[in-house]
Amino acid sequence: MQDRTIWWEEGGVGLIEQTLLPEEYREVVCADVPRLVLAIRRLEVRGAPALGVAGAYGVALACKNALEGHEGDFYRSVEGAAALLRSARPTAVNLAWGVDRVLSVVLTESDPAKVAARALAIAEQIADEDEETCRRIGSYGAELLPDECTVLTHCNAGALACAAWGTALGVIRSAVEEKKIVRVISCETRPLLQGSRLTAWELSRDGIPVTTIIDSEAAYLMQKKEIDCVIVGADRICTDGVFNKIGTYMHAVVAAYHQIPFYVAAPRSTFDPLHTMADIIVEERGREEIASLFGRTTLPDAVPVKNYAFDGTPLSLVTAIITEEGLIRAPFDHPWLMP
Ligand SMILES: CSC[C@H]1O[C@H](OP(=O)(O)O)[C@H](O)[C@@H]1O
Repeated sequence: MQDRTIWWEEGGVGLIEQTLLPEEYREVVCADVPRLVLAIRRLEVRGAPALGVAGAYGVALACKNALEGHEGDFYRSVEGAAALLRSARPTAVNLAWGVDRVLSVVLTESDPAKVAARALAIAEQIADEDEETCRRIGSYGAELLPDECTVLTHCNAGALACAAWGTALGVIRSAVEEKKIVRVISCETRPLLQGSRLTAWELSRDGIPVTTIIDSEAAYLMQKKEIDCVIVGADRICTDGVFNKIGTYMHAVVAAYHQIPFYVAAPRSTFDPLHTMADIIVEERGREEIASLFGRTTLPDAVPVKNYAFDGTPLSLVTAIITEEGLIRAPFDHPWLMP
């Protein structure tokens, strides 16, 4: 099994195909940008930091194919592919960040062969940086956890959402490395079940105690004082709030009501100081994700759905943001949150 969620190999961009987990572990290789875009849109690869790495490798892949395929105007081909990658999913800021970090260098070189080499070198650097960043987030976050605790998490902010290690789950992994006793309550995270399919899969493979619950059970466990803190990832941190998987806001409100610490673990690449929550497009996904389950139809044909993939949590409900440079707490006047 790969030690990275997404990687470069001879044929293109390799990735763990996450829609098949936990029943099947399969690696796929995306040989061109349209196939990588499809993988992003199908959530074969997902998670904000992993999308940043995917965007970076995607531009490198576009350069490789434009160079080898003699696809007419090299730069026009690469810029077109970069636009496709950027638009694959709208909410996580990391995707555009990864694309732009590589594209900005590509456009400064005049020799396509040098461009392709530099693009790959930067994408590899971004992937390596992401793992190091997650480990630093993990280390800062582990300091927040008592020697024994129960942590609730939502969706998957683990190694599968990053190049490796994870953000929210990275905090848990670091705490366990420091011999703390951490029990995890993983919300299944309807409708795509990243919490049960991916977080429970990751933690059980690591031997970290994990119990999966339905999303609506979290409030009851908080009321029963069975949760010591909540730690989630993020897809975009704006000047006034955090976008994360749908259901996060619900947990933040209930945690505040029960005075339970609510932490967001995220790298600097997830910060977007140029926008407020009101500016952000929240991805809406297809009806089929709600109207069917395990091959069964669970909704009468005529009934419409609302399938927002994310929601926004005001910073007023966040105890601290755990970053690779340390904690950011109220009043959240940190430079990373300032335009
Ligand atoms: C480490 S950030 C992971 C973040 O991404 C997930 O969304 P998706 O699975 O749709 O890419 C979710 O919001 C996680 O918290």
